[in-house]
Amino acid sequence: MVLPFKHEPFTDFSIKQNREEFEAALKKVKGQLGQEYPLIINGEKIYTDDKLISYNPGNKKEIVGKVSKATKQHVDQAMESAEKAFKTWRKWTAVERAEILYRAAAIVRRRKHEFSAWLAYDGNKPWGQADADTAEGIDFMEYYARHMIELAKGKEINDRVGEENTYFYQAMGPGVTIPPWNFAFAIVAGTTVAPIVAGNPVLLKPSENTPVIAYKLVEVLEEAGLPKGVLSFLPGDPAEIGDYLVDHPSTHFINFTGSRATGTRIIERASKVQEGQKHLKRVVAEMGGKDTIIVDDNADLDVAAEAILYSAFGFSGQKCSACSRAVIHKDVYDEVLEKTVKLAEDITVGNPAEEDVYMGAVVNQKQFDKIKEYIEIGKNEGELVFGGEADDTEGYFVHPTIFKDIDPEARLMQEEIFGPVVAFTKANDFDEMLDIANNTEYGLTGAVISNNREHLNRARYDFDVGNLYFNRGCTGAIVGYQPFGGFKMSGTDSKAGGPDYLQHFLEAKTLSQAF
Ligand SMILES: NC(=O)c1ccc[n+]([C@@H]2O[C@H](COP(=O)([O-])OP(=O)(O)OC[C@H]3O[C@@H](n4cnc5c(N)ncnc54)[C@H](O)[C@@H]3O)[C@@H](O)[C@H]2O)c1
Ligand SMILES: N[C@@H](CCC=O)C(=O)O
Repeated sequence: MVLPFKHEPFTDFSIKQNREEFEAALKKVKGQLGQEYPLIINGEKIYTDDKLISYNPGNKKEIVGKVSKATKQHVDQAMESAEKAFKTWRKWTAVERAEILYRAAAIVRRRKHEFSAWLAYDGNKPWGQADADTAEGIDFMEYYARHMIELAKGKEINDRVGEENTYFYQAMGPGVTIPPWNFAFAIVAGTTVAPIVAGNPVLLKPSENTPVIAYKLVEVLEEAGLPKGVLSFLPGDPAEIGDYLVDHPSTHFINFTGSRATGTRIIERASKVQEGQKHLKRVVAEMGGKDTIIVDDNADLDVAAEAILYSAFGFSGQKCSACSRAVIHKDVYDEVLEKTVKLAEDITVGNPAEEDVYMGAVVNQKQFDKIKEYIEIGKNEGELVFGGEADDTEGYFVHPTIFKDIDPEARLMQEEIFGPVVAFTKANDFDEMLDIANNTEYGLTGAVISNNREHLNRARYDFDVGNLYFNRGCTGAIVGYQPFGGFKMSGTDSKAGGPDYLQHFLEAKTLSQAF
């Protein structure tokens, strides 16, 4: 019997046994570093000479894995096998497809720390964050499986005398999943299994930064019984195969999560009908954020400082949901800043593959350089009050950094940095705070810390973000609790982990029978 969906609990690392088990998983994974990984097409493992080399960002000398790179010819082969697999996969019942996801979730749950340990190497994710990433991947599988079974019943519509009308959903055809590196298990799993459980074969092109943990997911889905051709694993250079996957005339949907630049490029290219293409492509594009926490004059200031701290510096601010703007009422500005700085003093920075730290390294040299550049920009745009140090001798380490008195129109307040940098700005009243919060092109997450119900009610409608939080931070959406997706240039508001998500990968069909 299938129990109702329940969110996978997080591991409590204050318990000694849990810490020891995690250390054992890190040790086990360390023993497997540096291996070679193939592409997977039609169930066949293909090793190529040209490899993506994945390094541990916290220890640049450590190779996590060497992953075969797909070419355009491999994309063609994978698409051919996906089209063949579609003929049968679409006819599996929703329950049969869901059972594969239940089994995959069970396999990951049994090896949970091992998956999180891979995240500690492949993306340098701290233990708690890695554990939450793995838990979210399990949640996506469990949630979408149950939800597909519900959707397979179709929806009620009206009959008339002598006429029976039925409204139901069917799969669309093969499509492409293109995830980012920052939730290297959860987002890869969610964006891959959703179209699959809906009956569509998927060509998965993982991020070049974190291909090994993506391979581990594909292995699990195969072990769980996914038929050949339903999932192809195509790591590669996005400059070589990215456009090709999107443009392919047989691609029915592109399930993308990543930056605004790549997302808008994909939306534009997917809108062009290619020779031989017989359908319109659907694009789900979940993109960047420039997320704000507002602190009202009557707020609980400890709650405010804690919310800013963990939303800005959790996983080194490398979340689309990260708080990079703190907009504070003038009467409490100094106090909130002081409390946040005080909390930031306790943040530990190090290599999570070796120890339990608050922040690991940022993902690569490019990101490290970009964040350092924004720190320099911030010094000209306002006052550096905490942090600012960065060291890439061993890994790409950037310390938590806080700026104050930044103009709402300044670059630090407008551009996505994707690192541990938060800018404070002062406002005179709630109107001004809301105006500042809405003055970016993004609209992903936001939070209001306030005890004024009238202000909270206004924010409910006027704070223009897809995920709004009251009296807590703006990161950490949980499948089934906080369906996730942004407004404006943050994306297509697909609401991952929510009741509308699977419909992006389904066609609704109306059948009307006259008797
Ligand atoms: N809104 C969300 O739910 C969400 C979640 C996580 C991350 N993000 C965003 O993702 C970004 C960070 O991730 P990233 O650095 O991996 O983003 P990115 O746009 O650089 O890459 C995302 C994916 O797109 C691929 N890609 C790059 N060029 C491509 C092309 N021309 N055609 C097809 N695919 C191509 C990459 O290989 C990768 O797999 C941030 O902007 C962050 O805010 C958004
Ligand atoms: N869903 C995650 C963010 C994903 C983007 O990086 C959160 O809610 O913090």
